[in-house]
Amino acid sequence: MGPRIKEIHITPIAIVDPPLLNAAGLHAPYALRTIVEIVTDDNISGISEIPGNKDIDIALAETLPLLIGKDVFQLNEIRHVLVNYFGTEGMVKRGETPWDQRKLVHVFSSVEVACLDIIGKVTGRPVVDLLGGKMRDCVPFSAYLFYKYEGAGGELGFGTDPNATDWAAARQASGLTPAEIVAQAKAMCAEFGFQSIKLKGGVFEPQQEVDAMFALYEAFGPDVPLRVDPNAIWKVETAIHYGKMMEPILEYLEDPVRGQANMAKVRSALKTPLATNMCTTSFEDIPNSIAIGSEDIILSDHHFWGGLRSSMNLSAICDTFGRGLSMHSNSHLGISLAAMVHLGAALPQVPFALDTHYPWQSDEVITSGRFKFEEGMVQVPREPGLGVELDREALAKLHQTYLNCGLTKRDDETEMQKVQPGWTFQTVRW
Ligand SMILES: O=C([O-])C(=O)C[C@H](O)[C@@H](O)C(=O)[O-]
Ligand SMILES: [Mg+2]
Repeated sequence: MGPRIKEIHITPIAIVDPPLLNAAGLHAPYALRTIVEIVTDDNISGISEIPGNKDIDIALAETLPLLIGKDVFQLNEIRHVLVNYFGTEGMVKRGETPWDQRKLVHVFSSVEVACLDIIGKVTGRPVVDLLGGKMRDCVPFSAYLFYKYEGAGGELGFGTDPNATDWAAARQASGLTPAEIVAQAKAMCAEFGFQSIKLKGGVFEPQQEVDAMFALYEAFGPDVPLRVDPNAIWKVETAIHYGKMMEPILEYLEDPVRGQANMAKVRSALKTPLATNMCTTSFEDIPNSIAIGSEDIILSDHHFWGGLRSSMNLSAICDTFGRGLSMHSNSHLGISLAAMVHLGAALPQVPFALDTHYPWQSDEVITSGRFKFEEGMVQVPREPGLGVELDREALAKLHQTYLNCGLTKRDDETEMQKVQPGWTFQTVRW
């Protein structure tokens, strides 16, 4: 009999996030995350991190009575219990924003990762070994550029810290023009060594964003793969027009348009591969994706696909149907990064550097401090489990920040309206 779940602690936290722009609006001065800790009857603790959202925290708390007493090794049974509780959650429940509102996938992901952390500690193996073993020692990530207002987020809001040095200062700078985007890319790549670059688009009219992509191409040359992600806010004609313009310089074009049918239309008109974290976002979406050919690359995210083992299943499906697989991210800390790195190390191939928002964050909730990147890569932790431990003092402080900041869910539209009154989120803008 394996260790049994005795307690589950759910701690919402708020972490400093700069004023980053995207198709849905503006990041608030704090991004929300929820830290989950599972403690077994023999007092082994496992941890996980998911995007913060009060409704999902409530859903997680509601399922606690169903999970107490379960053997942490019985993940199939635990999932079955949660599937019965939540029922199916199709595309509609996911919502229209770049982030995902579904409960089952988040709740199961948080429980699964924490249980894998425990199983790793019990067996003395890192999580990557529980996913079938390590295919690489280091996992490559991409620079993730954002249009942004000047400012640092957190208490400073739109202000900047005069004592910040190097990347910390560059992170606070304005990033609105092509020249500022190039400066942001140079600072980020110098600090983290990234070898691929993604720009979050969908903020300005397309020509301005295409100009930024050409400026990046000029600054970094043909050996640095480039991607742009307008988060599905372009019309099909717009995507084909600007997509053709960027054909010579893009590694892939991410979610230019909304929905699988529109993605398939754009895909058949362009030579550039299309990637998505918006139109094929669950196993239920895959049959139609394959039938109509909506994308070339699926950007998985273990928080949205129901955990690490599901993400390995997704990888097998992608292999079978000739799809590429890479990884999507959101503002996050080191527990999520650790899980992403274990998964990235276990995947059969990593043909594209993975996304991470990590450079934009400055807080941390693990005792080892912030993860280091070398040449854009993160080394896979070798310790049992996830290889990271909860910093309880930091957790308490970030929880207090959560209580003080008053945010309960991500709402980029409301944040944007504080800067541009009357601004509304449109699902298709250009
Ligand atoms: O690739 C994506 O769609 C994302 O990274 C979604 C995120 O929510 C991004 O838009 C953000 O952080 O504003
Ligand atoms: Mg995307």
